[in-house]
Amino acid sequence: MTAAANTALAVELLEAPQADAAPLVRDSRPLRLITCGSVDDGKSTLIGRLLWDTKAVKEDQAASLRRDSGQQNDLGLPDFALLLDGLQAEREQGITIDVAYRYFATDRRSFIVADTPGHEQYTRNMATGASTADLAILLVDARAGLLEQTRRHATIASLMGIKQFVLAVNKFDLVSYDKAVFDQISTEFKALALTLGVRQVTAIPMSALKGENVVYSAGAVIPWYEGPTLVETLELATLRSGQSTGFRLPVQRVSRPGESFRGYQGTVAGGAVKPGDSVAILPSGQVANVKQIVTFDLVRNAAVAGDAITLVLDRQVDVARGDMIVSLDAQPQTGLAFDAQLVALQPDGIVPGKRYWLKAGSRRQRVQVQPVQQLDLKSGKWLAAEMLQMNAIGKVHLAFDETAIFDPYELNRGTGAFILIDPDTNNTVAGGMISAKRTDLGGLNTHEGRVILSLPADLAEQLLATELLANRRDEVETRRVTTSAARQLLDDIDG
Ligand SMILES: Nc1nc2c(ncn2[C@@H]2O[C@H](COP(=O)(O)OP(=O)(O)OP(=O)(O)O)[C@@H](O)[C@H]2O)c(=O)[nH]1
Repeated sequence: MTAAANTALAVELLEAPQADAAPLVRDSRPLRLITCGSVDDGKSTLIGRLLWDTKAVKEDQAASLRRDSGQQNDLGLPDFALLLDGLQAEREQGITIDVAYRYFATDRRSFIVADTPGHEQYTRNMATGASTADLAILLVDARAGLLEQTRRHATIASLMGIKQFVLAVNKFDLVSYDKAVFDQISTEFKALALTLGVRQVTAIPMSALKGENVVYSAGAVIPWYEGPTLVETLELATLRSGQSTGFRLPVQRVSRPGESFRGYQGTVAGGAVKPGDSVAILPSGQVANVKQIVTFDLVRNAAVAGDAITLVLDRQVDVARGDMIVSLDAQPQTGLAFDAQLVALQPDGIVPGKRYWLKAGSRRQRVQVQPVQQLDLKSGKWLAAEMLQMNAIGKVHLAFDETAIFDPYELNRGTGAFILIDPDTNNTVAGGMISAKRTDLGGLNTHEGRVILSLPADLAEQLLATELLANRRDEVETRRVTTSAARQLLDDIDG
């Protein structure tokens, strides 16, 4: 077998949680982590070290790794980063270019780690890894300290809802294990984490290369450090809470094998459902009850988030791909305008007023994006912005032509996340998270709390008129009117 094929095999073996490891594992779900940092901070070496010292590397992989590492380091160990260079292209370019997931376990817990690339243009991959992670390991090279890239990655991780950070002050052997260096970097990082709303930060001085404070304690090498090793920290970390919304089924397909059967297929994106539950079909608002839940091999008496199901309802309703079937008493937000945060991924950035495709689950619809603020990564402050350059993190207003359906990302990552696609190039230009529905579309006018009219800057021709029923802010009727009709409405109210 070639070296490349061998490595590919290694990746395959490490990716799948192994059944025989299960009895050792304390939690049913593995803790998911991402590692991020700048190029050459030592991510691959760290993950390789984690896999090696937790014995996740099988003997045959270990042998081929030893063979592949032309030279071994002074500890007689192979080049751990090679273990992770699973992708052929990565070997050719010498950098990590895609998210790779690895599995490892200790006696107390199992882990899935996403190895995300450090190069600036790969922010998208980093965001992909972060969207499912419970914890982020931010690596810094002890010699360099915090870089803009560290700030960017910490920010994306926090925007993606990660509330636990480990700051790995790596290559500590290269700064003579100097406590002052560690103190300065960790103080600076903790201040950054606080501005991001992340309170749980464990800073660890380590050498991934030498395996100090990764799985095994650095002991007498760093005598002043009395905190946990990386693995001890990971064993005690908490799982991120799941989706806290009601039942959500984004409909991917309507199945009609015969006259008598009609089922709605998709993967449950939140909550749970059982036969007899009342559901609403959005955006139409029709109501029905669940008659049956079918999976590929059996009829079930319940389904939860993550299950791929076919839902059969008790009556004829109009359901199409892109609709969402939701619990009647805990519905997502629907409307024409939302606030969101996004990361711009392409050289063109985000152009105000341009019409993009927004894709969320099985739903795709037209949207206009108006950048409002951009995060200044140096100061950590949100500054006013009209345009978002590539890699910028921004707050935006989204204005839809047709009703959109979302949960805030904080409540449900499945129904609160989206991507933007440039209709001219078909490129994914941004990844985003919904913050909330906008009821006040800019607040041009407020009248006794009952009617709010506003003129979004990006809709020159039209006004969105939103009528809020007094004291019932949830029940918002949003309708689109022409500029003159809205002016008339304004005049009427004023009059
Ligand atoms: N002295 C020392 N060198 C280290 C340590 N960790 C990593 N290195 C070295 O730093 C270099 C970069 O390490 P990598 O693991 O490839 O870095 P990376 O962050 O994965 O880089 P990309 O995959 O390109 O993003 C390699 O030569 C490693 O051997 C450490 O703790 N001490």
